[in-house]
Amino acid sequence: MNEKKIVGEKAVEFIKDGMVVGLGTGTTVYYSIIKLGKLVKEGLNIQGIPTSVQTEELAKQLGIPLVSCNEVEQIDVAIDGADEVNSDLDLIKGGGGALLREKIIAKAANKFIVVATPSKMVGNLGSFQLPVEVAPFGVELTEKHIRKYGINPILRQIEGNPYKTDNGNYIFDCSFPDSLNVKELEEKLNLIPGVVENGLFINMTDIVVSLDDEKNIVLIER
Ligand SMILES: O=C(CO)[C@H](O)[C@H](O)COP(=O)(O)O
Repeated sequence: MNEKKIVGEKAVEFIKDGMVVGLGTGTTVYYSIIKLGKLVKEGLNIQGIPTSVQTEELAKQLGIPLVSCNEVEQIDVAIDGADEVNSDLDLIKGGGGALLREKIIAKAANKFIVVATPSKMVGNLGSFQLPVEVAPFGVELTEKHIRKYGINPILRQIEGNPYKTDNGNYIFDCSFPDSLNVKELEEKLNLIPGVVENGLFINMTDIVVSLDDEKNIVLIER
C-alpha cells in the first residue's frame, strides 16, 4: 500500500475546472501532481503555480499549464506535504528546502490542503528539526541570534558546502526545547535580521488528507 499515493491523489478531488492551483514540493504531493497531469491530459483546465524549481520541472513534463503568482488574481487551492502535523493542523515544513515559496503560496491560497501520511501526525511539533531559511550575508551573526532562544541551529550541507535554496539562501535545521511555544517561535524567528522565513506554518492549514488506523482516508478540517 503506497500511503503517499493514496493521500496525494485524494487531495486532487478538491480541484475543479478553471482553478488556479498551488503545487507543493516533496514526495507526497508528487502523487497529486502526477494525478493532476493525467487529468489535464483528459481535459481539466487549470493553471498551476509551482513552489520550487523541482515541481516546476515536473509540472512542465506533465503538460500542466503554469502561471506566476504575480499574474493571478487569486489562488483557489494549494496542495502540499508536511514534515510534521499536530492536532491543531499546525505544521513543520521545509525538509525539502522549499519552505519560503511554499509559505507564500499557502498564505495566498483560499484553501490550503496538506497531504500527510500517518507518520507525519504528531502530538507536539519539534521532533523534526525546524528548517529556517536565512540570507547568506551575515549568516554567523544570524546564527548567534537564533541561538539566543535556546535553539540549536545546524547549517544544512550538501557535499561539504552549504545547501542553497531556490532563492539562493541557506537553511539552518533547528532543534528547539519543548518549552518553546511554536506560535510565538514562528513570529520571533522572523524578527531576526537575516532570517528570511521559517518552516512553522501556524493557523494556515484548512484540510489535512491522511489515513486512520484502519488505513481509511480521513479528511481532518480545522
Ligand atoms: O516542506 C516540504 C518541502 O520543503 C515538503 O512538503 C515536506 O518536506 C514533506 O515532504 P515529503 O512529502 O517528501 O515527506
